[in-house]
Amino acid sequence: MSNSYLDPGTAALSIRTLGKRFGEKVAVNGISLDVPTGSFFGLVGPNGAGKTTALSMATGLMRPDTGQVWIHGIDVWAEPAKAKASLGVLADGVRLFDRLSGRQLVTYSGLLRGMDRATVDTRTDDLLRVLDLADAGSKLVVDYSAGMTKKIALATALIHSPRVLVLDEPFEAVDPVSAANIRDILSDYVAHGGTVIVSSHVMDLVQRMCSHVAVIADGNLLSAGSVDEVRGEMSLEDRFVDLVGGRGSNEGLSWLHTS
Ligand SMILES: Nc1ncnc2c1ncn2[C@@H]1O[C@H](COP(=O)(O)OP(=O)(O)OP(=O)(O)O)[C@@H](O)[C@H]1O
Repeated sequence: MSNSYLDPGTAALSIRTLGKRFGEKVAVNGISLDVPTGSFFGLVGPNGAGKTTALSMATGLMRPDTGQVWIHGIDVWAEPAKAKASLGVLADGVRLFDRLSGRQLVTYSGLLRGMDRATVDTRTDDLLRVLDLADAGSKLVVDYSAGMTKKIALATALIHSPRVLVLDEPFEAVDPVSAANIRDILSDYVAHGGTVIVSSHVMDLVQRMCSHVAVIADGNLLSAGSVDEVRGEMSLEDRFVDLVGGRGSNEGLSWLHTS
């Protein structure tokens, strides 16, 4: 892994020695990482690796124990309002105001960002249409399926056209057609200068979709760079298993045999 870091002013997201512990558990162990502007950046790691914790600290949702984060050169924890103005976040497990309809929730997010009503209405229509939620727009979010909830949360992250999008598991529970639509939206967004950071467990998706990737396990950054740099001659999936280890621990479930 390269140790030459970008200037936090030129990177879309810069992280330095970011750390968090919960009691005895070190969830994120002093990670430093740059996400180049205009990249489609995948963050991968096994369950419990520290992805959600790292992304929560990077987006101003959870205060780090150590380290600093900049979004386009703005210190997230020193100037949170300014940094968050250029950020769209799809957080994992954060509750939405689910007693609003999908349309009301997206509208509320736009108005909260200080956008004018006419622009909010037009963009809300566009987002509901491309995310295949137009018919569900007047339904309460509490009655949405898991995939629909994911998509409406994505709409709230996109409405203000942020410079940087941070999406924790955006494809989880989403059907293949909607996932393809979301991929198209994100690729188009990157082609027009935006930066996307996604966490995912689906290596094949990350290899096809992302330009860059970082692998974390047990709170440590194991590898980061362009997808081709990180995977070398291997598939990203094989490289991931190679870096992270842990295969073979399913031996010995003899009680699971049915014959
Ligand atoms: N609020 C919390 N209190 C205590 N421990 C926590 C808390 N949040 C996370 N952890 C622990 O920190 C570690 C990292 O968790 P985190 O949710 O960041 O992992 P992850 O990589 O996002 O995992 P997954 O892929 O399963 O979603 C885990 O061991 C988890 O149990």
